[in-house]
Amino acid sequence: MNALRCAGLRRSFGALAAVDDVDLTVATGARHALIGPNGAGKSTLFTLVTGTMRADGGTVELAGRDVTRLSEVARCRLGMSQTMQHASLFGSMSAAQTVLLAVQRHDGGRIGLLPRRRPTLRARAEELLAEVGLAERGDVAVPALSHGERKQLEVALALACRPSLLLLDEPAAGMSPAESARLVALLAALPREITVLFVEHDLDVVFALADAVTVLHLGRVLLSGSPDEVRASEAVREAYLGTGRREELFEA
Ligand SMILES: Nc1ncnc2c1ncn2[C@@H]1O[C@H](COP(=O)(O)OP(=O)(O)OP(=O)(O)O)[C@@H](O)[C@H]1O
Repeated sequence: MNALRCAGLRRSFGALAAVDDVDLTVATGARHALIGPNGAGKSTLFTLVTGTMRADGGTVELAGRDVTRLSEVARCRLGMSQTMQHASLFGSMSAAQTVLLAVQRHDGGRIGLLPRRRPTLRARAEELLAEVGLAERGDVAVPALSHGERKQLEVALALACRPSLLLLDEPAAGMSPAESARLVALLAALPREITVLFVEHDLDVVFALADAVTVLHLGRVLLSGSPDEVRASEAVREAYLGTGRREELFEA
């Protein structure tokens, strides 16, 4: 079964078809990249998948279940988790406290908040910090973390929901090469039970991490295939360079 299957997704803004009849299948366990030139429709498609924005048409299935009409929160409960800039990230809490709060929000209800349960939650928070490479940075106040470390923390917060599908919107944006290398390593090391779909501009990150790539252009899928197929595609090159004529590009 696929982790995610979108069929015929559409979303327009006035006369502009930002997402135009898009089919997208993400295999379970994949590290699937969504790429394309500026304005291709990546962010819009992303918000249709998460449920942040409603589609004009088409369907979204999460692990075989139709979630098209479900809210973002309901999709999250079913295992879809996205990184976002949590307001709490900008407070004065430490990295460890921030993750503990996210763990409490998710696991707290289930196992109760009895004092004797707290060590379990704390252990889970520590495990998450370690998973994103911040084991030694737990005591640091969030504002004192580097940009890259804050991004790592965002991944820990998304993982606190125990997702089956992790959605990342430009995880490497604004990162130094060293920071993106660290991010790639941590995402590559996530257990395969967690499928990852990510939008990314940095093609070094894409090709270091992805085992499947979908290229969007002008709101449509130009190509979906292996990284090698995408790298070798003349149509993809033309789309990025802005030299291809629309009707010729989509013929391929
Ligand atoms: N809320 C909106 N209202 C009007 N037009 C929008 C809106 N959101 C996106 N668009 C337009 O839809 C098209 C697709 O935008 P989108 O942000 O999805 O592309 P993108 O591939 O994520 O681009 P980028 O790589 O530059 O972030 C663009 O032409 C954009 O101007």
